[in-house]
Amino acid sequence: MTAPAIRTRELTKRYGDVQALAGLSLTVESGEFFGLLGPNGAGKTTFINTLVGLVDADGGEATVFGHDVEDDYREARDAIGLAPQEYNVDRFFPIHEVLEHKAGYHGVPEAEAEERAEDALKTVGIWDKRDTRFDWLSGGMKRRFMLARALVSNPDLLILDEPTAGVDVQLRHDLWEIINRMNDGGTTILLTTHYIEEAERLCDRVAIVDDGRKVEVATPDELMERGTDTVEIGLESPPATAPTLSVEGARDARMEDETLLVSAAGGSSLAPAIMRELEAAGHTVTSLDVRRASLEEVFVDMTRADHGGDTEVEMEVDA
Ligand SMILES: Nc1ncnc2c1ncn2[C@@H]1O[C@H](COP(=O)(O)OP(=O)(O)OP(=O)(O)O)[C@@H](O)[C@H]1O
Repeated sequence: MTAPAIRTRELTKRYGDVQALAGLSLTVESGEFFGLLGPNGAGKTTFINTLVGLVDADGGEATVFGHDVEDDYREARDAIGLAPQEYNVDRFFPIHEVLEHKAGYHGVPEAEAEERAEDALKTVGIWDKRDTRFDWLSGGMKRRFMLARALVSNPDLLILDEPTAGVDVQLRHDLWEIINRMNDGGTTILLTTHYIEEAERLCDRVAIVDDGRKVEVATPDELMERGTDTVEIGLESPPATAPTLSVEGARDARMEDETLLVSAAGGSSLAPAIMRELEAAGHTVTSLDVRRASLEEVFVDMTRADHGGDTEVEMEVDA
């Protein structure tokens, strides 16, 4: 069996008073498209930095395709292509040379490094900018370049730390397509994002982390199943106050704009029983709709629960 792409056990890292990682254990299988979600300061970047050797963990262990990130640093690092959040690019060389140097750093011979640089720049659509320096690229082109740099070593594991932060919708979709193609070709992807739609669309599984710990790991669908749906019921001659319901799992029935709203986990499975009860009580149902919980709502609930309900969670929904 192939070793997991990432396996960490009880990773810890403290910066002064801040416990950035508080025993984070996570396994990402080879070939997965895995999302790492969490509010600002949850420890996502610190986690990534321990995988690529930029941060030494205080405790615990981490392997990449079975290679320990400290003891077998070279093997682990060569398997990873990283597009970090911050731009840390050599600004003095044309971008194709920056990519050639990067491939060389990973042991790729010179002639092949040139081909790799060309392929990577063509993949992300900025081949015509090959002789330009990084600083002279537009904001969107910089994002494309960061992805090209991560791809140039043909990594088995691509780590993308907020790869689409601040880019327009068109570029975001372009980047999604490129990343999806890499994943279809067998590359494992670890993605952190604040765009909840990105996680829903792309990821096979997501981990929600908060305070340096794992809160949950599940598929986006499984997480949404756990959220609270809203059953919206139109009634002929709507009453001023919501009728009392005894259906198990239905709660917080309220009237809003002459529509009866009922909160329910797994709303679609409870809707028929709610309708039956209303009709038995003499109401006529004229419309029925179930609004599913979004991944964002589930995420906010899960991370807020940890902080006694007062955390500000910055998640953005794509336009
Ligand atoms: N080099 C450092 N020195 C001191 N504190 C740090 C350092 N790096 C990270 N931290 C702290 O560790 C915690 C986790 O930070 P980290 O960047 O890993 O979070 P994150 O989940 O990536 O957040 P964001 O979504 O804002 O990027 C934060 O409280 C941060 O301030």
